[in-house]
Amino acid sequence: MPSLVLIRHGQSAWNLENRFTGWWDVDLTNKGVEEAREAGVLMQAKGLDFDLCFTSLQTRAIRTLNLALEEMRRLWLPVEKDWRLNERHYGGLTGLNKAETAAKHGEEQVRIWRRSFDIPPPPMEAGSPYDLAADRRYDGIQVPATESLKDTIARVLPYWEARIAPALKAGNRVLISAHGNSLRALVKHLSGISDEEIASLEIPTGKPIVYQLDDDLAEVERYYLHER
Ligand SMILES: O=C(O)[C@H](O)COP(=O)(O)O
Repeated sequence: MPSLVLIRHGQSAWNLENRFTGWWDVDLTNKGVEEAREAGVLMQAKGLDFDLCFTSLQTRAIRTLNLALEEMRRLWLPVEKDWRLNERHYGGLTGLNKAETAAKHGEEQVRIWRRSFDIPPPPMEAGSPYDLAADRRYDGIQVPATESLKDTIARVLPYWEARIAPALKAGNRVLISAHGNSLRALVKHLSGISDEEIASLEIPTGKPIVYQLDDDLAEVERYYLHER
């Protein structure tokens, strides 16, 4: 039975400062480093092992993966990094404080921007200090101006179908270290969550989510490893 583990990166500097992050490349806080290490210790203690790992092009997810694998003595595992696992792009909200944004635009509007299925945040303006179009890791890629969850799903799922699903079907045990919304996109697909229900799904930092999948990669069971 294919086994898959998802983990959202540990606490980041902008999680701590309550700022919209998206594609901006912030690092982990000391707490985030500890969360990542504790996740590795827990996965090893529970007897989990992996054959192949996937992550985004963003430091917070990459370091979370590396720190967890270090604790598991598995830094030698193959890792594939791809922009399609990046966090949802928060557009013009990038860098703004979430509470200040709610005070300015209203709690409901921020909730819609953060958790609705197909309503994106306002687009990033030309000349923004958070514009990543010139970042060489995105050479040849159209960096989005903003993304709804639907937009995020539209890039995550093709990657899942092209790279991750075949690895699982070939019998590999897979670990994915990614982000709150790129993982919400995956969980929505794997667990058949509706466009309405997905608005209430939150994924905490640094807590491994275990999926047992059938041979068609349909969910048999999904649970947080720390709850078992
Ligand atoms: O990009 C961010 O700001 C966070 O990683 C996710 O933010 P959210 O939980 O507000 O979507």
